[in-house]
Amino acid sequence: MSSPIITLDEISKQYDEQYAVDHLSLAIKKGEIFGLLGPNGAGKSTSILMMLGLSEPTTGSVHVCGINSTSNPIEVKRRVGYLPDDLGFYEHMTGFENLLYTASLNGLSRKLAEERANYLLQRVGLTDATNKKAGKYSRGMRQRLGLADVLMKDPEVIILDEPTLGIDPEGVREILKLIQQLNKEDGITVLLSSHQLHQVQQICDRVGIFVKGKLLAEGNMEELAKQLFFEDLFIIYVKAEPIDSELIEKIRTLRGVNHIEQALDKLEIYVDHDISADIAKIIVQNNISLTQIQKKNYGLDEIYHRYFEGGDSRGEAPNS
Ligand SMILES: Nc1ncnc2c1ncn2[C@@H]1O[C@H](COP(=O)(O)OP(=O)(O)OP(=O)(O)O)[C@@H](O)[C@H]1O
Repeated sequence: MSSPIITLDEISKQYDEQYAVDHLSLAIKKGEIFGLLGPNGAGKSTSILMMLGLSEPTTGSVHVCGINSTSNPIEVKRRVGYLPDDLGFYEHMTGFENLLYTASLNGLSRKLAEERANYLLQRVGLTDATNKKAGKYSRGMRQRLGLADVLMKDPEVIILDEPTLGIDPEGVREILKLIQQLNKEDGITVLLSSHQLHQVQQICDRVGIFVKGKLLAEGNMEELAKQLFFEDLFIIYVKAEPIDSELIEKIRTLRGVNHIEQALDKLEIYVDHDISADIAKIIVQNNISLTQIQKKNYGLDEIYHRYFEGGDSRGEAPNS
């Protein structure tokens, strides 16, 4: 999982004076699940359309599977499966017939198309609904049929725009599991856009955080926390009595402590690595009664809150 399969090089998209995407550079690696995370209007869909060659960048270049998307969108389309958030089906046709129709557009023979449609309907858990009209499918079933649809052409990459929008929790679990299976078992690279942070956190190897057309940070959870929260990787919460300035000074001298906040009998200690044991030792050695010590990692919740809602999680109590 190392060579890039999607490369965005300083791409921008301007509508009038407004940047929908603002000088974005990003490399998505072959074999990974990458999440584009951002609030409405952040520029996720616009970026995806440029990757597919469906929208031309104002500046910069996009390559998918080594092909320039802008100058060769048809070649890109051949290798990339795209599931938009509102994929339409022929409602009067069955799931099976819809897949056969897609296959005919992709030039598959009838025999191959039928084999593949049956295999994919089974793969996405829709065997029982093979002969049901698509118009009678639930939202979750439609999304699964959508996945089968993009897989008809045996793509190297699938791009999913908000794949779990409007689906109930059980349906969401099934879709996420399916995406993971397609990635792990079939080696398909997955790019998904979402503003559902918990889902992104569950299945993505790496995440890019978009706000107002710009990529604020990218990486796995640990790297994101480092980029967004700088040196404060953990907060250690301590409840002890009595807490005095002498104790605080002693803790402050420990390696890795960035800063400390005090509220009555509680301390919030911002550190760059886990030093809970050292802190506990100092407290006990000073004959102070320690009632609680707890380490909290930064997660997407804090990242989301700080960047999308304009908050600053530093100094706030954890909600877990
Ligand atoms: N065709 C267009 N003409 C003018 N402005 C546009 C056009 N398409 C998108 N925009 C603007 O570009 C910005 C980014 O939109 P985009 O749809 O890419 O965001 P998004 O992150 O996908 O949001 P959402 O989650 O709501 O789909 C928004 O401000 C939007 O209004």
